[in-house]
Amino acid sequence: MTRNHIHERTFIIRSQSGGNLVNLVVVSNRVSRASANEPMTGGLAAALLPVVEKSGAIWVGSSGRLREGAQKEPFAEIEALGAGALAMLDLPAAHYEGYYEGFANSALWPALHSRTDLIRTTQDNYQSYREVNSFFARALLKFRKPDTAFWIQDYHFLALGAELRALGVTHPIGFFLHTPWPTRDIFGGVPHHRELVEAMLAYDLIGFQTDGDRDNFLSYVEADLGLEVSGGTVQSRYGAARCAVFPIGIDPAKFAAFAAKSSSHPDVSRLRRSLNGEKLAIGVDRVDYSKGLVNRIEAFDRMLTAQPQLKRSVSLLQIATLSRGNIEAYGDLQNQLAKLVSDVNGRHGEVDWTPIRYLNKGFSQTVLAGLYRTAQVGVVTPLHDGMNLVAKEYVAAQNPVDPGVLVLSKFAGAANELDTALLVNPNDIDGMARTIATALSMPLLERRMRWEAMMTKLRAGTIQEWFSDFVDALDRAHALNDTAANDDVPASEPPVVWPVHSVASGAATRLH
Ligand SMILES: O=P(O)(O)OC[C@H]1O[C@H](O[C@H]2O[C@H](CO)[C@@H](O)[C@H](O)[C@H]2O)[C@H](O)[C@@H](O)[C@@H]1O
Ligand SMILES: O=c1ccn([C@@H]2O[C@H](COP(=O)(O)OP(=O)(O)O)[C@@H](O)[C@H]2O)c(=O)[nH]1
Repeated sequence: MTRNHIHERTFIIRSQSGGNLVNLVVVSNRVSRASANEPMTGGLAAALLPVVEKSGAIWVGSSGRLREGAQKEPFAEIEALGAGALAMLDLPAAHYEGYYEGFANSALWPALHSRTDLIRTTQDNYQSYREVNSFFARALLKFRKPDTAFWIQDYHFLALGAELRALGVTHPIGFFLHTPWPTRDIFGGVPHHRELVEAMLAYDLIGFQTDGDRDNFLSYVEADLGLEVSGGTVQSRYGAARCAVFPIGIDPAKFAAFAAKSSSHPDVSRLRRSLNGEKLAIGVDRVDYSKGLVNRIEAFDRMLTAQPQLKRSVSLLQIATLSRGNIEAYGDLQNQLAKLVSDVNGRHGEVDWTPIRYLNKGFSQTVLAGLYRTAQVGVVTPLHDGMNLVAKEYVAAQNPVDPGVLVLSKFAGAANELDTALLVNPNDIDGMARTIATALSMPLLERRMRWEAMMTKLRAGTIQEWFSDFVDALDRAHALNDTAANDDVPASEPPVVWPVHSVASGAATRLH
């Protein structure tokens, strides 16, 4: 590794106090260091940033850089994050593509979203996935102290708990899945499905977004692995793995404050001025086949065709941030959407009116909140979605005296809580077209009643509660297991000292 451009310093991770799990290490592929003025990439990083920041945990994830030989010598850029730290690992250059694009997002993601027809992977990709899980396990040892608990996030790391156990780690290890878990026949379409689920049982606690996800997982474990499941707990060679539901939330007060504050932001005020009294529907999604974007645009098209009097009185602002563009299914979708939007605009547009404003760029959450508040209708129509935080953010950003209406797919995890939204089946294009029109003309009293009921749910299940409920449950789940948690680590182990570089090294390749 060339060190010419590296400024070395050290960062000492100190113990936090309070709670039983005093040293929490949170692990996810995607991390965020974004400020409120930058767009977030995906809900996982957006949700974790503020809570990890406050908790004093160490958050370990990808630096977005690749490094030759990273497996032999893990290299992390470490910076302070609130009371804790953010540790960004350079990932092994030989395995990143196979791990992230080849297996996580071309085998697991399609299956988890019930699209086994889109699975395209190889044995090498699986090998790379396992290599990166094992690489993270070795890197995590550096952060282990006697009272550490590890909390692993998402489908990128199904096998990370088993890799840590194989290295002798007996500490609490929890896992949370941000996506849906499909029915057992669908998960059975993933190459190596059995090994992966067996590996997951090394976790003390496995968290899901909804009851349906947990039940699907347990039914796979019972029927396909033939293991005993009792009261949501699976017994395996690793001991007990508790499976429970923790619907992820947002900070509704923060979004309300952002929305109130951002009305003067140039993007928000320009949008308002450009509407000239016309109504607005808004969609905010990564360009992903799970998000039902094609169906949504077709429904908007159908609505304008069926009810031409709505032309010039409503338009759709679709923020569509590009995602995972190196994967064929994503590239194809980008092209399909660009063509579809231009076709709809071409057929319905006028010299001074465009029905769909389609933007492939991201906005900060402060601006986003102002855009949400400007729109009378929020359209969230995934075919399958773990939660969908945009649905929750749209509701939280509304003006309490004149709230907008949420049109929400019944296949988003968020529909379990936001059941007073107008729930739709995204496969029923005519039904969605009618529902968007209903939302546009809903009387104030009904809008308020529906909105207040949703706000009550959002206030009862905030991101702060999600975080502390999981950590408490992990503590209890670990206590169920008979292992002596810290046998392998001397009580006097010194704090970890990592080399840190403050500028990108020439030896690493930047990814995103
Ligand atoms: O990291 P990327 O590959 O760019 O993808 C972005 C994230 O997408 C997924 O987000 C999920 O988590 C959200 C919060 O729990 C949830 O609301 C949403 O339904 C999920 O799709 C993915 O699971 C993350 O790992 C990615 O970082
Ligand atoms: O321009 C944008 C678009 C989205 N987001 C954030 O990205 C997250 C998307 O999360 P969601 O759960 O809806 O979907 P995911 O992308 O994780 O599947 C939300 O917190 C949004 O506020 C953002 O900050 N700027």
